[in-house]
Amino acid sequence: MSAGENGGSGGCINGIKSALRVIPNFPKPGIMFQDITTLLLDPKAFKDTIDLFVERYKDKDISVIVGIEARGFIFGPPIALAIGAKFVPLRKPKKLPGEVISEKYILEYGSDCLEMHVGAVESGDRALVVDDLVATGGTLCAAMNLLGSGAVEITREAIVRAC
Ligand SMILES: O=P(O)(O)OC[C@H]1O[C@H](OP(=O)(O)OP(=O)(O)O)[C@H](O)[C@@H]1O
Ligand SMILES: Nc1ncnc2[nH]cnc12
Repeated sequence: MSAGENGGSGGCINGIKSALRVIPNFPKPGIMFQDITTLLLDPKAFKDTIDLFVERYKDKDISVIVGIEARGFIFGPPIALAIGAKFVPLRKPKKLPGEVISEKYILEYGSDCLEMHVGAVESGDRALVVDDLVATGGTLCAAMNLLGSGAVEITREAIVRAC
């Protein structure tokens, strides 16, 4: 689901959309790069984005926000703080110091791997996975596979859908 779906505050959606920038052919020919850095330069649009997801999830008994490196680390923590959930980072390989589980995945322009600390998400947690963007969905699938190895209820959100 992206920010523009399922209602939310209609007026804010247009402000959020117009604060995003699309750069054709970056980082490779044929890619329409959805740039969220322009949204971050607009405090109202940035806050509206966070508030929209906080409104949607504040009464849904979410116990953990799972953020995907790197841009999920921008949007996940403020949502976690506002709804009173813990924040768990999914990191690129060899960044986490403790015992990890790993999941490889294919991207629009390459392949990568995500890792999560063992025990950070526990059986019975209700998890919301947050990232800036869904393109092929490969990253989101990898995140859900990492979480799916335990008895965890999972929902997922991204700010932009690029496909
Ligand atoms: O739906 P997908 O095809 O999997 O693509 C979406 C992912 O790609 C981007 O991250 P990227 O891997 O470029 O890393 P970054 O956030 O560290 O720049 C984006 O932030 C998503 O995580
Ligand atoms: N089209 C896109 N725009 C921004 N980030 C991306 N990551 C993968 N595909 C992307």
